[in-house]
Amino acid sequence: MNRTLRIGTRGSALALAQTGHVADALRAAGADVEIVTISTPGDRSSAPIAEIGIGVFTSALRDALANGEIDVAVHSFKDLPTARDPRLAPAAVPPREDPRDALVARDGLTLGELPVGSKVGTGSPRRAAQLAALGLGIEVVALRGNVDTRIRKVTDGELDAVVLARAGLTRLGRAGEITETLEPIQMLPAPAQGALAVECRVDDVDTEHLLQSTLDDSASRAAVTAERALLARLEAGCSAPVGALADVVEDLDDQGAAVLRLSLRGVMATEDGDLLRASATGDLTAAEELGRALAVELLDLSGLAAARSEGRS
Ligand SMILES: NCc1[nH]cc(CCC(=O)O)c1CC(=O)O
Repeated sequence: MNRTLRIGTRGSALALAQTGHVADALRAAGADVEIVTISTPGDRSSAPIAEIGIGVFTSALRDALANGEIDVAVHSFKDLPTARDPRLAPAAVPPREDPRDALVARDGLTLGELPVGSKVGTGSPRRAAQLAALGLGIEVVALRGNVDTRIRKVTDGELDAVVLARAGLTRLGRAGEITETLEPIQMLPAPAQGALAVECRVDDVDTEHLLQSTLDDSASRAAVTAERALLARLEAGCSAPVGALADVVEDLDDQGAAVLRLSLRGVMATEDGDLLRASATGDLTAAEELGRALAVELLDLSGLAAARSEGRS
């Protein structure tokens, strides 16, 4: 294949870093690539994500890909709507970065060390709900903007801390500013956090094969598939209070032989702000079923929770 692949990306520092990694991997495999920056309405607006809607960062990129302006699109997987775009093929999920959330706090503090009344910034209802549920007496402050803007609120003293995806900081070379990596037991990440989605046009079979064979990591893909199936079944967008994390774990089959399985944990906030948690394990090859089954379990729990809160009122 001698054509130059045009790889589209958003213009944020994070998006450029992510796309740079993908471009390097493709070049190392002998492909000729060029990076094209596409501005999205999400980048131009400063309104809260919950108001401007899911897909603001990704739909302009997807349109450019479908129109033939670019040949490959690189997205943060967690920013993609759960519905598949029929014009595009989800060609590759590269090896995932650490999916956990991270705290960047003043004076090197951890969550547990933040004094009562501390202001912690996040624009994510998922992070806000899980922070509130820790019962630390901290004040969660709404926040938007790129990684640099958010961290600057801490350096400037406006906030005591912010919560961000560890993966974003790592990709920007700023992991050294993390003061605590939050364990999933207290803060489950967004479904697909830390993973990238690399797409091409659905009829561009050559590119699909190239992307798949050079970039795709089957374990990352299985984990993300389970997490996203859970999210889709809960019919929640990227900013809804749903967290999920799948790990590939070694288990023993009926004959005692080692097999790899998926272990999935999920959390969902109720309207009352209570957290519902559930977990399940399943076959690596049945990731979607696992995600859907765990979503149903969470929905059952939320039905019980709703009935209980009716009883109280
Ligand atoms: N919604 C913004 C967004 N989309 C992807 C990342 C980080 C990288 C990733 O999760 O892959 C971020 C920033 C953040 O949540 O801190």
